[in-house]
Amino acid sequence: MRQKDTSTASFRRLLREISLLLAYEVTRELDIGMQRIETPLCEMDAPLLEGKKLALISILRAGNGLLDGILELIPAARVGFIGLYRDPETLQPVQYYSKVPRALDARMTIVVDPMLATGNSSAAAIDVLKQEGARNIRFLCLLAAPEGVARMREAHPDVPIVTAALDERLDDHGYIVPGLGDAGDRMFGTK
Ligand SMILES: O=P(O)(O)OC[C@H]1O[C@H](OP(=O)(O)OP(=O)(O)O)[C@H](O)[C@@H]1O
Ligand SMILES: O=c1cc[nH]c(=O)[nH]1
Ligand SMILES: [Mg+2]
Repeated sequence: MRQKDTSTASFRRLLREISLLLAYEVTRELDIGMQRIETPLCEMDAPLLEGKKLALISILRAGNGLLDGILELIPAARVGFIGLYRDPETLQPVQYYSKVPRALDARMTIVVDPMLATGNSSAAAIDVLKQEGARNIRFLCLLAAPEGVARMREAHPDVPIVTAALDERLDDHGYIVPGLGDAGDRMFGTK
């Protein structure tokens, strides 16, 4: 995915594969219910993932690439969207959309966005979710920069971060180095 000449199709396929692996990590702590079932041999109490108690929140638009893979694993999850883009000059997030599931206070809320760079976007999205009542929040990303991790630790110390890789640093334009470039452009082929 990091290689610059990887095609849009391969980028998407790899993102889907990695999102399944990340989903596995982040759902380790999900509430497990028990359901009485009958195997061909006997009755038993079988563990069941409580998908309905989970809210997945995608930070548009790049978050949708991670969301698709996770939904394959947990199809019953409730889904919300927070639309943010990062102003290229100020590196501050600009919000243009928000639609999240009700009763967030009663759900584990997993926020997904492939890139944690300055951390401004994820911190702002989590501000919105906390205003909506979310308390039990995780942040799931593909690549994180140390600067973004520090920003999140300061703004939302209660929110654990799950990432596939921790990169070296940010460049002067707020891009993760070595990184993979603009995740949204690469997954949607907009550049
Ligand atoms: O940690 P930050 O410095 O805030 O940067 C990370 C944000 O930048 C990217 O979104 P972008 O603004 O490119 O929008 P897009 O998803 O629509 O491409 C990325 O998907 C994050 O949301
Ligand atoms: O490296 C980066 C930083 C922010 N957003 C991206 O898509 N990539
Ligand atoms: Mg982008």
